[in-house]
Amino acid sequence: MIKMEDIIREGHPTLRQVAKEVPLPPSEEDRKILKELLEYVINSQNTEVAEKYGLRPGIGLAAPQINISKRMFAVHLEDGPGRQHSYALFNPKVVSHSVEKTFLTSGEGCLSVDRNIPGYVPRYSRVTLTGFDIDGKPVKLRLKGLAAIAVQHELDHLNGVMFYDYINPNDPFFEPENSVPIE
Ligand SMILES: O=CN(O)CCNC(=O)c1cccc(Cl)c1Cl
Ligand code: NI
Repeated sequence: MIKMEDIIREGHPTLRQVAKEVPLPPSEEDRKILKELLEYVINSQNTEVAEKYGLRPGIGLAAPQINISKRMFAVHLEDGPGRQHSYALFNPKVVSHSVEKTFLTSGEGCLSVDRNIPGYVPRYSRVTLTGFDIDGKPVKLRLKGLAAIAVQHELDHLNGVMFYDYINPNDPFFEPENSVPIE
């Protein structure tokens, strides 16, 4: 299982690399990695397991964060009563997005960043994502809200981008125009 010691931190060059496409159909090795990414995210949201293994909670995890520079990530979150999302994708891609932007008023955090960086992170409000599931089957997802934000945060990891790259240095709490905050 993935533990905190497996997660690389700011300064590690892999976090700033563009990750490589995963050859399809996925190898057993790549399927195992993707399953472990999803397992970490689910474990980290289970209070007993997270406490037992000292896992910092997360709603997503991308392969570069465990020093594997391959285009895959997992997301597991609840964005409303009984509205659960669980995605584990190879070679994800945003194929279209809203003009409108959104941001979490609480800002964002990252398991690869051992410090709090306050500020709004502008993201597209709605995204259409294509990718391939754990069996290599093509998937197309239309996401909004926290799910849309989370997949954009993970996709950034595949392109060497960190959430704080988007925070306005002169005014971290600047509200971009045409943007809708999410409390
Ligand atoms: O890349 C994934 N992580 O670093 C896991 C830890 N961060 C979070 O769970 C998190 C927190 C707030 C907003 C977003 Cl969008 C995310 Cl993703
Ligand atoms: Ni992150």
